[in-house]
Amino acid sequence: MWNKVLDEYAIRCYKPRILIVDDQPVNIHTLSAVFHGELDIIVATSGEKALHLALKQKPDLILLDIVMPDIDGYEVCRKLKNDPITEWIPIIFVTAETEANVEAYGFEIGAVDFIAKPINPAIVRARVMTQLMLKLYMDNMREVAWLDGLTGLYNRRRFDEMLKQHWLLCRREQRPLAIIMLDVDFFKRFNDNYGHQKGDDCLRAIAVALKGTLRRPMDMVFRYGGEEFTCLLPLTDLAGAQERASAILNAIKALQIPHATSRVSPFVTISIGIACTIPEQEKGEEDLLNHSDQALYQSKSDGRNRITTWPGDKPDTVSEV
Ligand SMILES: Nc1nc2c(ncn2[C@@H]2O[C@H](COP(=O)(O)OP(=O)(O)OP(=O)(O)O)[C@@H](O)[C@H]2O)c(=O)[nH]1
Repeated sequence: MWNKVLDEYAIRCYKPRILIVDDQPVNIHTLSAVFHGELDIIVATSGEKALHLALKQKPDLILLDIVMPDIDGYEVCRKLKNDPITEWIPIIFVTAETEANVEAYGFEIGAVDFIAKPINPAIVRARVMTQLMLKLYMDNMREVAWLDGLTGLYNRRRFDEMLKQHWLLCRREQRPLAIIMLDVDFFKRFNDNYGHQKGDDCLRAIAVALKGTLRRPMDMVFRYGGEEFTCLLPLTDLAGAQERASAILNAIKALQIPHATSRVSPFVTISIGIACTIPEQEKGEEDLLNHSDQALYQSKSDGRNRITTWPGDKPDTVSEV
């Protein structure tokens, strides 16, 4: 039965990864032995190390001891559930304390199950495989919910989530995060002239071109809504974002999609706004987004078919094309 779960992961060329956290190496050894090399196992002997590994390696499941000397399992669980990068990782507490109120509290703070010590290998295996199966289905559902039906790009919901995640990542590392926001010029006229179907074809072609401009694995492009797209560029400074924006502008130009009723070009063009910052506060990501939107608005009012950098990033970064 459980082999089916592993097969489902194997179809995706993936071996499920679990993180085992316990301050007693002997307990880690006993739990690891249950899976006979079926799973990719990583281990931590303290709460601090567990938090670090969960963030870096994003396991599919965590087996978490409750009583540990530095940060206890409850605190680790609370921290993981409060971080958008780790909140979806299922946590199973492994504990000798089996009182109902201990379990109830664990569920309250986000655990999905409990395993009693001393462990029974068959029960551990069953509980872990059940959660891995649910995790796989949840990941699939989320993936579908994140996609835009017309272009196949990630949608605005995904953008909002990734913006939060990258904001936290760049804040931790004190590195810059850049947003490129872009909008097709005179797209209403395009639809009115060529019809909605051709409008859809145009948006799909733009989506493919945008994907082709990405260079780094962490860079992502999204359909933000209608004829508006965004790119999220973590660990990218202003100069890097401007260079990407130029590549995007040129890629759309190179498509040479006729636009007879545009006031700026015989072909489809876009306007771009850039904002870039090294994140400082918890909730500043909305400001960064607003700044890229304001820069885009400036590109539109300055005549379209151009790139504008939000002036707060650097006073002299408005570049005309
Ligand atoms: N074909 C198609 N059109 C869309 C889609 N989503 C939004 N639009 C159209 O995009 C147009 C956007 O029009 P406006 O917001 O006035 O902007 P614009 O005409 O591009 O003008 P500027 O942005 O000022 O250059 C509207 O006509 C929408 O109907 C879509 O999925 N498919």
